[in-house]
Amino acid sequence: MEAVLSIKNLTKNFGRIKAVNNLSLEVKPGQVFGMLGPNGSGKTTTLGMLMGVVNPTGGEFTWFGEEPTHHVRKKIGAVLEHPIFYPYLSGQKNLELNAMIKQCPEANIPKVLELVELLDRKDDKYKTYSLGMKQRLAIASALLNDPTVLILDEPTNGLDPMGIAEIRELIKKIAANGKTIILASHLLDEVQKVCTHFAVLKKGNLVHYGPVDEVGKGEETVEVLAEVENLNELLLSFAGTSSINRENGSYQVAMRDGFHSKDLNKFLFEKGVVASHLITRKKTLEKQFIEILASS
Ligand SMILES: Nc1ncnc2c1ncn2[C@@H]1O[C@H](COP(=O)(O)OP(=O)(O)OP(=O)(O)O)[C@@H](O)[C@H]1O
Repeated sequence: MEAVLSIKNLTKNFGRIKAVNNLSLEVKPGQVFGMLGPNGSGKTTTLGMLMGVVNPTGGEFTWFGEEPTHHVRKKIGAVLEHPIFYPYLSGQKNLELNAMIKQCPEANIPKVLELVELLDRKDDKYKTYSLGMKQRLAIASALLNDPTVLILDEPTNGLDPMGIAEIRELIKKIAANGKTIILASHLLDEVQKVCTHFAVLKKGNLVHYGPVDEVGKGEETVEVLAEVENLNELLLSFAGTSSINRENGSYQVAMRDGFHSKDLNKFLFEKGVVASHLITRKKTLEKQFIEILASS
């Protein structure tokens, strides 16, 4: 399957600051791709280069296998900085203006307003909108020309929990409609909840890249307790044991890739041992993210 976006050795220096350093990655159709990293890790600079507003120092990228020309960029909708809307005009009027600027049909407006659930508030002035509604209008505007790809920079920044939940649902809905989404976020939780794939950036360097659901594989820990003297030895003799820790009276068994708690339970049972306590604990993405950042 042809990549929607292919980046090779993309680099941006601001004087001595390496904002983005030799970044290479691919985004495939239908992915919700998260660029995850702490403040200053180079996410916004990367998105700026992809949208043609920041000049790369080196490297290259293609959209849909083509050079990033103005024509190709028409297939991309983006919400980068705070969008400029007229506060005294309604949501509808603001979108009409944007449709005119983007030279796309006004007939698309009701469709995008419905998608972002602002149809019933379309005639209210923009300045009366909540922050969440303003963000949803910005997304509606980015979707006006029915782009193939939607780019969002920190889409839930500054929103309250309700607004955050609405935007996340909206992102999922847009992805379910077949669009590829690229979003930058410093929130692990966000990436875990809405993204299918992600890249972790640290000081401009790519330190991790892959599917979200691959994270955690082979990272299972099983907490075991059994009324038997030689439990330690038994656990060590199990082929799926990677390491053992004793904590608060129970054993924490780190499992090898491909082994799960049910395998350990079966093994103990076959040795005539019935576990009185057996719980699977997966490492949280947060723990792994901290490890990824610390180890690179
Ligand atoms: N126009 C600029 N001039 C000089 N340095 C810049 C410029 N833009 C970004 N930088 C620097 O490049 C680095 C990456 O910044 P960038 O904004 O891309 O990171 P980010 O991951 O998006 O962080 P944030 O979430 O805080 O925006 C930082 O050290 C930043 O100070």
